[in-house]
Amino acid sequence: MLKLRSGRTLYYGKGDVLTYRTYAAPLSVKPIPESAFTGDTNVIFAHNLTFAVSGETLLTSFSKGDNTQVVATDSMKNFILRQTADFEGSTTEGLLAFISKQFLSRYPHIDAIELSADRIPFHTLEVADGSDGLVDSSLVYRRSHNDHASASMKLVRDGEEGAAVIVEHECAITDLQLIKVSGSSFFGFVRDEYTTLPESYDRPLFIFLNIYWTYADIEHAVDAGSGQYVAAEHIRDITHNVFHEYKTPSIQFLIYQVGLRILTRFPQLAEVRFESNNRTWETVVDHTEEDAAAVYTEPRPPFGFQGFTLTREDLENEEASS
Ligand SMILES: O=c1[nH]c(=O)c2[nH]c(=O)[nH]c2[nH]1
Repeated sequence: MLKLRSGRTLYYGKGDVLTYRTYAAPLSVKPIPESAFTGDTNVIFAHNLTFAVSGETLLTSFSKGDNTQVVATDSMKNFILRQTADFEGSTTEGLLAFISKQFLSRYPHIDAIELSADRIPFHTLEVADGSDGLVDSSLVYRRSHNDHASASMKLVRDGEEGAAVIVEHECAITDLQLIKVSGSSFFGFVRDEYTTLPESYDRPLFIFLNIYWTYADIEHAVDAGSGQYVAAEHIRDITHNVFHEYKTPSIQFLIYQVGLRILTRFPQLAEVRFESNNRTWETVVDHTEEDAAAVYTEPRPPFGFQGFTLTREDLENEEASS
């Protein structure tokens, strides 16, 4: 939340700024065992941005209707779009940092910026290469409405020079929807006069998942040239793997294991946070010992959820106790 020195909340800005940048610098990341992802051509580097600013001198625009210091949100939108053309980096975090720093440099009376961007995913698709094979098209892409990466950050001026500094950030992959058809249980929970849920030893576990992570040094995300960038695709693929590998007694345990694996793979991350939602399919025709076939349907609301943060300390404690 953007606030003045007095503690008063003050901000204004623009949402849903759609920037379809083409031919951004390609991203390349170090491979990990859980994923085939090694980078992104960034031929389409598209985002939906939300951008908000704050500043002491903006107080009178609220209290007195004085617009002399107000950069119109329409101009903000134009600024964002024009600056996106000049961006030379390859990551969403880099784009956010670049636009904010340019804005703070252009408008000295702005003290702080809070902004976020959802990456709009466009995936490669295959076309015939003319000799019985298939190759990735370099021209036609498929818009995806599935899980996507995002990032948010807050920048303020710091020191005598008033240089822009990133003081908060969080990166994310949201809207993952994963089903594991067998190998998940939920039993041993409190049974009392309010309990109607039967114990389950093999349930079709369908989860909605958002995963958020922060770096020890955000510059590793801003400049992928550091070789320390953590791709959302890697976080996604680690999640797939851990879900596949573990027989889980609960979603709580599953997300803890995913968190440990993420922190193990990426020492450059400080923290990983989860928001999960239980969408376990409702059983209509159960499987038997002899027949694996079953029929399920959509669960009825209300839905359960979990939230959890793991830090490097959690990983160290796990390593020390194993
Ligand atoms: O993985 C689960 N965790 C819970 O806490 C819970 N509660 C519930 O009703 N089903 C589930 N599943």
